[in-house]
Amino acid sequence: MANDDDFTFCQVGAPDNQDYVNAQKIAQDISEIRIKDEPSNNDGTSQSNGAPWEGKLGNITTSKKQGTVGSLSFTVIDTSPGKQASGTSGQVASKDDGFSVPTYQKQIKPARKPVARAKVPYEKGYSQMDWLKLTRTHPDLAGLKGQSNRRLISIDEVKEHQNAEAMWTVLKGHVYNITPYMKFHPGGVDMLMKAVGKDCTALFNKYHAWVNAEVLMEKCLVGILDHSK
Ligand code: HEM
Repeated sequence: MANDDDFTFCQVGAPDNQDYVNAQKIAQDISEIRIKDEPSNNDGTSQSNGAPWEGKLGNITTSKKQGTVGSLSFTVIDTSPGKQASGTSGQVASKDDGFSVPTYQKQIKPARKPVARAKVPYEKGYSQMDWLKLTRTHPDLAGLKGQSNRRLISIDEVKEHQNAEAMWTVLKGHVYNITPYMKFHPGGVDMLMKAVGKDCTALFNKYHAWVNAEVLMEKCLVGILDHSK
């Protein structure tokens, strides 16, 4: 056990030490590394001292392109593994401007073309909150006048309702009077007009399959589509 008063001193980096000599040599090597920005040669190319990974990198072959921009010379080293492979994995397209541009032929395509989403700013008093308030307070949004909203309705009857007082549509087997909802529709009146007098289920799903129309349009329900007619 060392005494508290006992100090041991180690000599580090003595001038005549072999490690010190090696360190000096490494420092010298590092100081020779330069970022080249001197003018290029007359033949338009610049000299390269060569990078250690140039030519071969394991079993990956690299390619090198050189060029100049004003007084700056540059070297592009392409180490992309796809260069060697043929077919779908990838290829390097060489351009005359001296750059190597790796282009990959096999590209991931989106599963389905995305639908352009365009919400229309609502008029004052026609927000979704205003709609909810209206559905809670209005006595007869569907215009049933006492009729049952479980009545079976044919598609011909739906087609007949395309006037300002009653615009009907079919959505997922339910018939709705969408007249009161027109100005509340976040997609705009024009879009909702496309639903009038027909089955709009496909259009509805195309734009917003996630919308819970059953709850939103509950008070506009006129009846159930009669599939037999
Ligand atoms: C009764 C039928 C419908 C109801 C209850 C309804 C309801 C809605 C709701 C709640 C939104 C807002 C969606 C969100 O914020 O994510 C919306 C947006 C929109 N709706 Fe409808 N919609 C109906 C029919 C339609 C139809 C038939 C079309 C197309 C012809 C359509 C086109 C759009 C568009 C373009 C938007 C705006 C963009 C978007 O949010 O995706 N809607 N609709």
